[in-house]
Amino acid sequence: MGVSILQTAAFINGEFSESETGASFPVFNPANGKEITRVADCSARDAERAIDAAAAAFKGWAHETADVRAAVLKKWRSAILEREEDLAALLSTEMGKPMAEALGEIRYGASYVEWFAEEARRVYGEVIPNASPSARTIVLKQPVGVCAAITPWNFPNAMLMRKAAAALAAGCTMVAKPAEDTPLSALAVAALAKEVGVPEGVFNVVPTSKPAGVGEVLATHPKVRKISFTGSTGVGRLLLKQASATVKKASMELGGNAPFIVFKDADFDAAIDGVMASKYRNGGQTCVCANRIFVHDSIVAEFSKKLAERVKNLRVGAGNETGVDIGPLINRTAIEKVERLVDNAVKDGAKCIVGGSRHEAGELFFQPTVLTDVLNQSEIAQSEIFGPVATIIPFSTEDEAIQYANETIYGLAAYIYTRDLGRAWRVGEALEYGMVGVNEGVISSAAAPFGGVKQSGMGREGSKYGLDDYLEIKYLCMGGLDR
Ligand SMILES: NC(=O)c1ccc[n+]([C@@H]2O[C@H](COP(=O)([O-])OP(=O)(O)OC[C@H]3O[C@@H](n4cnc5c(N)ncnc54)[C@H](O)[C@@H]3O)[C@@H](O)[C@H]2O)c1
Ligand SMILES: O=C[C@H](O)CS(=O)(=O)O
Repeated sequence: MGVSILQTAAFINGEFSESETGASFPVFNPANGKEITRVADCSARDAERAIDAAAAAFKGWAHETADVRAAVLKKWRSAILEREEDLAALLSTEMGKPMAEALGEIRYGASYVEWFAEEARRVYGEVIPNASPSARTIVLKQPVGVCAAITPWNFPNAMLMRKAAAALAAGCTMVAKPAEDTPLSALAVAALAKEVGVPEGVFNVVPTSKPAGVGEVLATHPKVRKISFTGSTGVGRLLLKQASATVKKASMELGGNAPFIVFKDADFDAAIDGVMASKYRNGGQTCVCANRIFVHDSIVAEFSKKLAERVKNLRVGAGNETGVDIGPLINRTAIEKVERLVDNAVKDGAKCIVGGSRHEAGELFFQPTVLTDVLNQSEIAQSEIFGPVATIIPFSTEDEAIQYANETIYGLAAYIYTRDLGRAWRVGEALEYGMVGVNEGVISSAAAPFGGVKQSGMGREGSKYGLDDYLEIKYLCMGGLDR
């Protein structure tokens, strides 16, 4: 059976403990509004306690061999996969996503632990020939130190695991603050970390209903050498400002506004499949969702009709119901934003050909929606919708599509559907984004350097580059070799 994955206390220095104030906050099931449980409401002092624990554990963890760190990570991954069904059920309950997607997320998060367990043993340095015959320059890589992680509610397991796995693989220690809507998934993997022997203080979790206060401690504390944030661009800007006072390293995985460009030579059915996968995954609540769908004007009418036929068959309901495709939005603020964007778009002349309003399944459910005749400079096209709403924008030329696609402050993911190799290269290179899917709507994996440009952030997660973000480069100049 193993340890219970339903934990409600803070995880600091290897132990679950209440907040120093004794306060707690409720966690709700977005599908029915019912309180799941209450969780320790950590204060700034609790965050300082966790940072002290991570600092005390750092030297020992950094001096472990890479093999030891890799072995601990592999045990953690095995424990996560052994409990994948329980973890997925917990995630679906607190976040709302359908069970099938929740299970996919647990496996996706575990793939980052597997990836970085392997990368842990490949932190190579190099010897550089020195201008002096009696000296050698030796480059080595060392762990950054105590790292803070602040993670979002939309992937409460995977977004944490892709930070924690890289940090621990590099020899860093971590204090993580999960989103207040979804703290249970983070506390669950903390319980499994304890079970498999992650040393005390190496991994800590401080849930709180007051992210600004705890976040400020994490972003300003002198013992914290790096902050890794996944969330909105607005909060990312604030954290960068706060972290600048102590010149922390920063990884920022921020908001997106993905263009999905369908050229007239595209494989039509593949493009439709791509939109369904990219737009409606996680109910449209992913940072890499197709946010604006650009379709060549010669095929836009047929494309819109075909997409509408697929979208109207999407099944809406609670994540634990069999066969559900679209769960609830995370909270009232989220659904009010989606509703306002759709209503204003229609007022501005967009046509709603499917959905367009709240769904009868419950207070936080929104109908899968398709809007056509959307303007690229409209509020909905310039906003991160974060809901099951597709906006279709016609274009005429390749240059116009590139111009439209780049007309945003964001630069995370983009998608192109064409069977013209030259066009794929020209447009792929011209798009101002960190990641481009070509004839593919789901492009994330642990092996790929996930991240954005412009105001979608900095740094990369996954791949060998993701480990570099938790390492400092140092060189030794070894002189006197001729004495
Ligand atoms: N680029 C990526 O990889 C990626 C992945 C997932 C989500 N996101 C982005 O996250 C956003 C949606 O997630 P969200 O609503 O949880 O974002 P959010 O920015 O509101 O919250 C993210 C995290 O920041 C915390 N936070 C909020 N205010 C804070 C403050 N003042 N100081 C410190 N921490 C604070 C929250 O508690 C949460 O843990 C979208 O913009 C989405 O694009 C990006
Ligand atoms: O929402 C953000 C996630 O990073 C999306 S993905 O599952 O990594 O593609």
